[in-house]
Formats: sequence, C-alpha cells, structure tokens
Amino acid sequence: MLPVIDLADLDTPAGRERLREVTHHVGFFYLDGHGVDRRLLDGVFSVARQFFALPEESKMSIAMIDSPHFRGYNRLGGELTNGEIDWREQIDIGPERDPVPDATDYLRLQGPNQWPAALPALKSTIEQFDAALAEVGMRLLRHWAASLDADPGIFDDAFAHAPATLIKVVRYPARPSDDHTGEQGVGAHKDSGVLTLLLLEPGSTGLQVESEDGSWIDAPARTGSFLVNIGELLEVATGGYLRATRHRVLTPAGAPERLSVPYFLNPALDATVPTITLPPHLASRARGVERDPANPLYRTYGENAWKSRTRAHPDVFRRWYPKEAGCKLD
Ligand SMILES: O=C(O)CCC(=O)C(=O)O
Ligand SMILES: [Fe+2]
Repeated sequence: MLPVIDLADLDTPAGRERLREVTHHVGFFYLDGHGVDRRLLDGVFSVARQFFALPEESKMSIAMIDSPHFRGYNRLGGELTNGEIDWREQIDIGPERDPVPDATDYLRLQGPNQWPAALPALKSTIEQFDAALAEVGMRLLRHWAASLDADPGIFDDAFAHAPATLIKVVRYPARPSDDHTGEQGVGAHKDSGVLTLLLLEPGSTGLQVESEDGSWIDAPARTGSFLVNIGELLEVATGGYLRATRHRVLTPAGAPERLSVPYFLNPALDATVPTITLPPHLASRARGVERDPANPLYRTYGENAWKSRTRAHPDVFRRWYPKEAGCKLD
C-alpha cells in the first residue's frame, strides 16, 4: 500500500524528513489530517454526478472545443494521452480571469471558464473547493521546501501572483464486460505542474502508480484522504530529488464507473520555478531530471502547460490555433 502522511505531523523535522523521503522514493501518498470539511467534498461529488447526468446537449453547451483557453467539457473520446483515446468524460476548470489581449503562446490559456446554465451549484461548489485545496497545497509546499533545507517560502512568489490551478471533474464510465476495445482510462503520464491533490470516491479502483522498480501498484481510494503526488516542476526544482511519478487509470472490460476530481496546483503561467540548492547529503542522491525526448520538461510553467494541453486536446488546438497546430501535429 502507498504511504499515509498526516499533515499535522509535518510540523516536526522528523515528519518533514518522512515527507521528503516518501516523495523521493514513491512520489505518491495518502494525505490525512488535511482539515477540509467532508461535507464540501461530498458536495463536490454530488454536483459532479448531477453534471454528468445532464442531457448530452446541456453538457455540450460548455464544450471545450468552444474555448480558446482549453476550458470546458469533453465527452468520452475527447482527450488523448500518449496519442491514445482516454475512456473518460470531464470538465476542465481554471482560474476565472479575463483573456490576455493579443496573447501569444501559453498566455492564451488564461481566460474565463464555461459554466453550465443548468447547474449553477457547480461554480459555487468548485470555488469553495479551490479555496480549501489551495491552502492545503501551499502548506505542503512550504513543508517540502523546509524538508530540503530551503527557505520555506521559496515557492511563494511563484504562486502568490496569479496561480494557474487546474481542476478536472472526471467520470470514467463503466466499461461493458463485452467491450474489449482497450483498457486505457487515462494513459500513463506525469502531471505537468507542481503538485496534485486527488479526490477519489470511496471504493473507487483502477488507478495505478509506477514504483521505482517499474512495476505498477494499485492506488485505491482511502476514505477521508487525498491522494497526493508531485508534478514535473517539483522534479525540475529539485534536480530530480523529488520524483514526479508516472501513473495511469485502467478501465478494462467490466470495470465499474469511477469519479475523480484532480486538483493541480500550478504557479503563474509565466512563473519560472526556482531551483533549490540541495544540501550535499541530498544533492548526492538526486537523480537528475528524467530526460524523455517525447516529453521535454520546461522550467516556465506555461510552457509545460501549453505542451500538455495542446497534446491532450488536438481538436481544440487545431480549431483556435490552426497555423501552429498545422506545424506541430501534421
Ligand atoms: O482519475 C484519476 O484517478 C487520476 C487522473 C489523473 O491522473 C489526471 O487526470 O492527471
Ligand atoms: Fe495525473
């Protein structure tokens, strides 16, 4: 089973050292003691269920294809990971801001969300969820910084101004037992930001995490906990000391429905993630940042985000940025 960490234990040096070592080796853990009200989390699942139960045309009224900022709903089959179709429908929600005038490159990700007129509670519930999780995420980040002998506030500047958090509300439909077309719920990937807090429905299965020896371990839901993992930018900031762990969701024939709400804490689009100078006893154990020609890692968050958004949603990329998409995708 994956390790469990209680947020309250991180106030001691021993607790922080454990956080650091767990994230060095495994990169994933269950977080207890986060203090987020259970009623709020139940409310998130309740609006998620209501949204996915809406008629197709209501859901498509906020389709991502209509957003130049990659916000909104994708139906089953609307997203790719590793070039393969994922078996999930989802809404992507980011910070509610005006678009940047004449934006180029990744600044085009800034803009308004799309909210369904048929379900006003979605917006208010997600706003409360966002506020609660931002606080938990920032606390964790300060603990990580301290555990690496860095100034606990080293990440604050990058986050304080216009963080580009992404929230996904996701449903993997049950796969019929006679559907043998594939088993990719979401393909194996690293998260592209700094840190992810994943809210899972009690009882949900299908998520797997890659261990250090390359085998896959199951990460079932644990009641009352968030599942936490780091993203590529923390791997970059620590020279690979902390591990952005590859993970995937399997939905083989007969798999039950799964709902999840990943909360990706990210810095400002134009923020460059600071590099932490590790003390010698840690530096000697840093593995360096993984180099994968198919997945270049950038220190500016927006560049990383643009890479992953355009790759996951080539239809949106082509519709709004046809010239650029033509060069990259064809
Ligand atoms: O749905 C899940 O449990 C995991 C989703 C995930 O890894 C992602 O969206 O990045
Ligand atoms: Fe992920």
